[in-house]
Parts: sequence; C-alpha cells; structure tokens
Amino acid sequence: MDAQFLDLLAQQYDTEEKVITEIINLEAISNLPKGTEHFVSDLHGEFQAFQHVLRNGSGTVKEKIKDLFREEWTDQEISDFAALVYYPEEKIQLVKGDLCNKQALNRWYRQTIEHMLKLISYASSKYTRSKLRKALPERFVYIVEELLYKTDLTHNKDPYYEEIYRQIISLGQADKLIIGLAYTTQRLVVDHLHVVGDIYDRGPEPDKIMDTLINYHSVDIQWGNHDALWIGAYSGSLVCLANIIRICARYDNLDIIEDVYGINLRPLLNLAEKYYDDNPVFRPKLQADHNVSESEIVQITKIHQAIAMIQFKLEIPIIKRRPYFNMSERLLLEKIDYDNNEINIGGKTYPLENTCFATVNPEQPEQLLEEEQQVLEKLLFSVQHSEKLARHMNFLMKKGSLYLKYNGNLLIHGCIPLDEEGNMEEMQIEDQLYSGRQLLDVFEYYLRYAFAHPEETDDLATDMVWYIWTGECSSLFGKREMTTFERYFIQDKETHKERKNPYYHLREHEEICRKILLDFGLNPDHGHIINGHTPVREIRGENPVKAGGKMVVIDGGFSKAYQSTTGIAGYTLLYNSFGMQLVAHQKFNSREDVLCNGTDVLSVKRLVDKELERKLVRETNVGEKLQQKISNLKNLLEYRYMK
Ligand SMILES: O=P(O)(O)OC[C@H]1O[C@](O)(COP(=O)(O)O)[C@@H](O)[C@@H]1O
Ligand SMILES: [Mn+2]
Repeated sequence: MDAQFLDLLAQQYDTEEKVITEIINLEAISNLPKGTEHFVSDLHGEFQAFQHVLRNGSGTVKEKIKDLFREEWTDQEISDFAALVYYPEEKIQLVKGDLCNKQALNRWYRQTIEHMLKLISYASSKYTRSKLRKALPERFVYIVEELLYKTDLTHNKDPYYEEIYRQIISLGQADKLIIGLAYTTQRLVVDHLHVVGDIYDRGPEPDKIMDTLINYHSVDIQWGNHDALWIGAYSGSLVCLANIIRICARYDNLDIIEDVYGINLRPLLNLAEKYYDDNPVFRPKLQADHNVSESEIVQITKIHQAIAMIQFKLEIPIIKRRPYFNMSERLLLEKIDYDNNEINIGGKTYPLENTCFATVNPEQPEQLLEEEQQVLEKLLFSVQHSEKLARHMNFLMKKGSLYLKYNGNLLIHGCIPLDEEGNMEEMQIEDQLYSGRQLLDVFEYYLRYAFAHPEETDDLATDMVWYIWTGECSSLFGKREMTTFERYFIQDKETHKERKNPYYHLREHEEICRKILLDFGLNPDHGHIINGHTPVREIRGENPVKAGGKMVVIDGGFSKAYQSTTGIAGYTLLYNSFGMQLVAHQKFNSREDVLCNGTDVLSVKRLVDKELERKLVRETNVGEKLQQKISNLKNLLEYRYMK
C-alpha cells in the first residue's frame, strides 16, 4: 500500500486507539440491518403529493405506529398520531383548538412527547446512536438522549425524568420539541431516497421538489427525459429551451418560468401578440384550482403557439446536421403543402387544422424571424443567469446520472433500447456504433459536456441532450417519435401514436431482464430493474411487477394529468432488510384531508421480493465502502503501530 496515502491517513488516526476504535465501529456498523431505500418516480411537479409520500415514508410511519400502539389505540387515534408525525405544525394547532384548557393541553404534551420518543426509539433501532443523534432536533439533543436512554431499573431517577418533561412544558418548548421529533421520525424511516426521474413538467411546483431534495439527508436522482430537457435548456440548447416553455404554457405553468425562475417572458409575449390569435388546440390545460381570466388564457394560448412554432423551426437544422439521429421523418415543416394546408406523413396526406404558420417562410421553413431570434437570445440569457435555476440544475447534475447501479439493482427512468429480438439496439454517433451500457455512458458523457459548456449552443453535445429528450434510441424516451406536431394540427388520432421501443413489451420476460442486468455487470439472480416513465395502467389490470419480479415499474402517475389513465396516484417502492415492497397510493387530495380525516390509509403494499436472510449493511454499496475503509485502517495499523 502507498506509504504516502497511509501517512495521510495517519494524520486523522494519529494513535493506535483511534485506529482500533474506528475498525471496531465500522465492523459493528457492517453488521447492522441494511437501511430502508425509498424509490419514487415521475413526480412531475406535484410537490404536495410528493412531500406527503416523503413525510409518511410510503406508509412506513403508520406501520411503525401500528406495531407499537395497535393493542391500545383505536384506528382514529392511530391516524391522529400519524397526522401529527406528518404535519406536526398544523396538527398541534388543531389539537390546541380542540382541547378546552391548559391542563388538558399539558397532559397531551406529556403523553405525546413520550409516544414520540417511543416511536423514535423503535424507528432507530437499526441505527447507531451517532446516526440517531444526527437526526435529532439540534437544540434538544441532550435532553432527548437523556429521555431515550433511561436505563435506571431502580427508579432512582424517576423524579429527574419527570422534571425534564415538566420543564419542557412549562418553559413553552413542547411545540418545538414535538415538531422536531416528528421530523426526526420522518427522517429515520427512510435511510436513502432514489428519484427515478421526471421531477419537472406538467405539475405546478417542481422547484419546491428540488428544494426539498436539496435539503434531504440522502438522495440520488436518475434523470428523466423531462429533467434532461431542463438541463438541456440551461446548457444552451435553444430547442430544449423552447420545449420547456411550450410545456409550461400548455399546462398553465408559465409562472414557474417567470415568477419562480425569474425569466422575463415579455419579449416572447410581444412576439406572440403580434403574430398569433386565440386557437382552441393551444389553449392551456387548466389546473383544477387555478383561477385564470379569459384574457390571460388567450395570452397563454398565443405564447404557446409562438414558442411551439419556434421549437418546430429549431428542430430542422439539428436533424439535418446529425443524419445519424435518424429523424428526417420529423422535418415536418418541410413536408407541409402550405397552399392546401395539408401534410404528407408516411405516404399519407392529412388535412391540417388550427394552424398558426404566420411566421413560417414556406420556402425555408426553418428560418427564424429576426424577432424570434432576438426573443431566443434574451430567453437564453435569462435562463442561464437565473440564480435559482442554476442552483437546481447544479444539484441535478451533482446527484443525478442517467442510470444507477445500487445494491445490486439497476435504476433507470426509461429503458435500455432493444431491437425486436431483444438484442441491445445499436446507435451510430459520428463513426462509432454504441449499444447497451456503452451507449448510455456516451449519452451521459455528452450531457455532462454540454452542461459544462453552456456557451456552446449547436455542438454535438448540446444536440445530443435534445436527442436524449426525443430520439428513438434514447434510454430516457424509448419511443420511435414524439408526435407533438401531429397532436396539435392533425385530427386523425392514428398519427398521434408514439411507437414504443420493443423493450416495453420484452421487459415482461425474465431472460431479457437477466440479460440486461448482466450487461450492466449486475448479478441477475439478485438484481432487479427499476423503471419509471410509463404510466402503469392499473385500471386495465396492468401489473407493475413484471418478469417474475425482476422488473418493477413505479410510475403510477403522481401527475394529476395522467391519473385517469392509471387509476391510482402513484407507486413507490421500499427496499428494507427484509425485502422489497411495492406501495400503491391513492389520490392525494390535500393536507387538510389528511389532518382532519386521516385519508392516507389507502396505501396498499405488495411484496416484490423477500430476502431469505435479513440483509445487512455489509452486503450493500455502503458496506463495500466500509470494508474498503476497514482494510485501509488495518494496513495503517500494521504500517505504523505494529512494529
Ligand atoms: O401529454 P403531453 O404533456 O402533451 O405530453 C406528451 C408527451 O410526453 C411524453 O409522454 C413524454 O413525457 P413522459 O416522459 O412523461 O411520458 C411524450 O412521449 C409525449 O409526446
Ligand atoms: Mn418520462
């Protein structure tokens, strides 16, 4: 072993005792049960529903409450206590409103603190004291530890403990302590969170999801196609930029662009007002509780058309300069017969409806008007100078990747592109062919390169981010084409269909999943593939657990816009030391509903895989790192102290 490295290590562990203590500590931790992993996907800006799932640990909080108090409490009491753990601030206010006098409230405080401590003690039973300490409310660590670790069998200290409770209450600290303990519990039930893609688009509050993730104790992200789109926009891809604004307009979310990220839409609005009118297919999909005036709707409709047309124009030069993207079928503006208002797609002619081609030059449809060009420049400047967007995109890059191998499983938002025979589909990039894991690594390389070079707007890396959003061999998209144009302008629904990569039916077969796991260097006997991206139509009897349990698809649709197709409000997955469980969630209405009616009872669990023996930290990714550290410390012991 490198002496320099060991000398460096010796600076931190400068006595034999320190080395030995750390080895004992790490060996002991390796023998604890593995922490709980929590998988979520396709959050699509639905912050309220997402944070509810985080707060209840996909049902884990309630399960622990039941384990402890089932015998003595009614269902109502269990729900009330669970609501207190999820939303402590609000629930305390409700309780205060219900209790008639101070004595009753003090009694409630006394009992509640004790119940919370019991729950924390149970929820932290597989963690070290030091890990629990880090999760406790900072200002109360000392007293909470006193109360948690009371081991006085002689009862000599009973009055001492009682006094602690009394003082907390009389000094007016009970609310703060209960709130702190509730958040500690939320944190303890999940050790690590995986977000399997699509934080952005469709829903109203992706920024709040990002802020929550930034503050979360342990998280990784597998980018979804929509996340890649936002990264692309920030990295200088004008066509990605046009897309994010178009989608925000379509879902009545332009305030994310304007108010949240501070991007000035005025120049785009001026252009839109000049060239566009009201148009039924470009009217925004309104959020149920969003009040928008008719004039605002018309304004959004105009912006929607202006940016959609800019998007279609911007696609053309990219498709032309990257023939191996194989997207010439998508040169749609060039296929239009502008005199007769029709288009030829796949040898068939379709009439065009609700068109808005005022800015298109039929001779050169990719040509942007001078004004469009200027609008884009201003938008890009704004996007790349938004401090908040920079923070969110940097975090996406830091914690994100295209796919992740974690504890033997393969996490990926979309797919591994396959051909009909189940072989890895090849894609040519410049003069090289790539497939499978190699292809994904190349995609990720380009995406990171584009992000690192935001000033370059039409190099291969930047174009590639757009390809990741919409290309047929993209592992995040996985469809032959994105039929945005057809859905706006052609009535015939046949043209709206987006043909999926064969992966989406082949993944039902166990051998295919095994083969993919092998390609990624994972053990097919133990590993699973975890996907998001395609809504599972539970309504039509589709099973999210496929290929004999090797494949789990957890997109049940947090996205409100898709809930009528899925029939439920989302799946999440839990993987603890006993195995893997899929949780189906019912629609999330509101916090008020949880607080007053305890409506989160409807999460149903399904076993995916059971560990034959309880899985220990030693057998996890973290365990591997610990073993590496132990081995370094043992080398240090020999090198420095055992002479
Ligand atoms: O219904 P919308 O919002 O117009 O979006 C439809 C588009 O979104 C996509 O489904 C991609 O988004 P998802 O990753 O959420 O599925 C495209 O395939 C499709 O063209
Ligand atoms: Mn997706």
